Amino acid sequence: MPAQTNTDSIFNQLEAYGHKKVVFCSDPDTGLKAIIAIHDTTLGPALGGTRMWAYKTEKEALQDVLRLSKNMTYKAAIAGLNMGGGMAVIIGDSRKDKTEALLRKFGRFIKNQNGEFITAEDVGTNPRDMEYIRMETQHVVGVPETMGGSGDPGPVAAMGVYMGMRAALKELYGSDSITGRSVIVQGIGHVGEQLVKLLTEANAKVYVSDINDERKRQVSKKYGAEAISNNTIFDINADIYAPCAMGATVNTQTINKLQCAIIAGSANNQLADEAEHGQMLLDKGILFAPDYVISAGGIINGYSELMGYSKKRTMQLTENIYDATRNVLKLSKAENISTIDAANKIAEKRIADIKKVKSTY
Ligand SMILES: NC(=O)c1ccc[n+]([C@@H]2O[C@H](COP(=O)([O-])OP(=O)(O)OC[C@H]3O[C@@H](n4cnc5c(N)ncnc54)[C@H](O)[C@@H]3O)[C@@H](O)[C@H]2O)c1
Repeated sequence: MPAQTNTDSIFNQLEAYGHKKVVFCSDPDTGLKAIIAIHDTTLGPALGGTRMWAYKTEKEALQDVLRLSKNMTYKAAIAGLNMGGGMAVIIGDSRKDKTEALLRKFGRFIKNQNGEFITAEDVGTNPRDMEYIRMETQHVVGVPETMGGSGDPGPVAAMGVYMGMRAALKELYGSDSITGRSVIVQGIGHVGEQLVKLLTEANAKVYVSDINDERKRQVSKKYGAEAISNNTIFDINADIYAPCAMGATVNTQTINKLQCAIIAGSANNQLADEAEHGQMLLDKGILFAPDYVISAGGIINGYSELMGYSKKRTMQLTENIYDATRNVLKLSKAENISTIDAANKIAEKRIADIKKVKSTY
């Protein structure tokens, strides 16, 4: 067998990201091809969404799930939750390939993890899908309210992003008021639309873009936002760029073009390369509110469901994202390090501290 190159070797990748376990789920009968990645369970069982996406290659799907699950470990840690990080991806087009049988079979694979992985919605999945998964396993949150669940986490995630944006405005301008600010929201799905709602209610000027033109038309009309093409996002001179679709939109090419003073959105893994692009943003003076800090509302919602759902408690925890973001930005400034490095430092310290707690009686 030819030697694996570094990037091809699955085990090398797991080692590089620090993963505990990766499960490949295959079921020819239902057409299920999925990957469950459990990154770290120091703080508790791994909680993370299931994304359904038509990945072009299996390699791309694996990369995405590894990056997303690591992100979830840091997200739970910095939000102060007792949860580890994991994520799942189902390879397929959610509009064509999703069936009850496929989702229930996927639920059986989650069941086999014996509680080490608990899932929820992400891109391409919704509360109805979680209901099918629930038919096979208890280890799923975000099921509909009528089933005793917390429903769509999108509005809570949007509130967290809104809090993070306000904290970034405070850092930059001394005032956290959204009124009169301009924001570009890229991707107006479960989180993006709710964010547009919050922003327009606060009288911000909002631009929206989505690859789904019909959705863009509907949402812009509903909230009085200005619809723009994806190609013009980086040419518009707005205060805030809010990526709320897929990751890696912040890269060398886009940073060079970006006109905004702040990046704050829900999309996971916005920086194509954390070290390189975190530093580039610092050098260029663009304030990056780290995605996993400000998009924690979704995981907070899922965590609350596990603890016995209380809307009030969930919103309190989500509002704490304001202070968590402020702490990250202060550390970044004090140590002159990128905001993502500052967030990583805080998250890693909590994991290391709790690891010590768990090692003694
Ligand atoms: N749903 C949650 O609770 C939650 C919580 C935290 C983070 N996130 C993250 O936020 C992002 C959005 O999640 P969601 O649940 O709203 O997903 P969603 O599938 O409901 O919406 C995503 C939207 O983005 C659009 N889109 C996809 N690619 C695009 C592109 N290149 N340019 C513009 N638009 C594009 C889609 O058409 C869709 O309308 C994801 O990265 C997700 O991982 C979601």
